[in-house]
Amino acid sequence: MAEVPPEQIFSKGGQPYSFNQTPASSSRKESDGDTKAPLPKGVVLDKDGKPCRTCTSVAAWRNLTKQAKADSSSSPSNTTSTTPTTPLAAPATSSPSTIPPDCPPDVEQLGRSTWSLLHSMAATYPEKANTEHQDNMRGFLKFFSKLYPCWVCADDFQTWMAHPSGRNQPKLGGRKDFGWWLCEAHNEVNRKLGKEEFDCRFWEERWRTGWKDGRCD
Ligand SMILES: Cc1cc2nc3c(=O)[nH]c(=O)nc-3n(C[C@H](O)[C@H](O)[C@H](O)COP(=O)(O)OP(=O)(O)OC[C@H]3O[C@@H](n4cnc5c(N)ncnc54)[C@H](O)[C@@H]3O)c2cc1C
Repeated sequence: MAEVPPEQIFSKGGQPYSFNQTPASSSRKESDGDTKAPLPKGVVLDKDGKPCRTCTSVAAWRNLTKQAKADSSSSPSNTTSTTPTTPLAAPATSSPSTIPPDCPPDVEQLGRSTWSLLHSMAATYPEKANTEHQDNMRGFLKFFSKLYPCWVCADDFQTWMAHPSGRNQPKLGGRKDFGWWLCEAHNEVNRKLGKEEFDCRFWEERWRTGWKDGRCD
């Protein structure tokens, strides 16, 4: 899939969301008066005001670490970490867009792993789920959507699930319904990020049975 520029990674209501655009629902604190150089574009802050690695793409994170190194070499006495108050349209970095596999995940790596987990849970969900199984999954999704380590992703996921019409509530009666619902949830994020939508008719081939052409055998 096409790489999404870091500054477009997050969006709220269709608008690009960058680190200094705190969602209305968030309780992110501003810095306590510190006005050092602004963070590079695409870096998302945690609710405590510190850069959130699991909310940020590797490209934007690299710009941040580069900037931190430049800052510390140009003013060695000023070493405390800061929270920005204004955005900076940072030039694109030429650093590679992947990180070694034994580093903390960025937002994309975390996302891929998480979708694998979620779709695999759908793939192994009972064809017809009893009440206890449905309740367990409902509880899992409720807590997952609160605890997902990329908090802006989590906020948006919760908002999507809680659509006032009720149309996005998890469909937990059985595997087909749940797998389709999850595919639609994933497509919601794909749309937000400007990615191609997945044809949900194929979710079981992708995540459960393997493709009919035998490439997964
Ligand atoms: C709940 C959640 C919310 C997220 N929110 C954000 C966000 O706000 N901002 C952000 O930058 N990132 C977010 N992410 C991460 C993002 O969705 C991607 O995981 C990440 O950008 C890497 O994308 P990718 O192109 O490698 O494929 P992924 O989107 O990770 O998909 C992995 C694989 O799943 C398959 N697939 C794709 N779409 C579907 C579908 N609809 N149904 C079934 N299978 C499918 C494809 O084979 C694909 O290769 C979120 C992740 C999760 C789990």
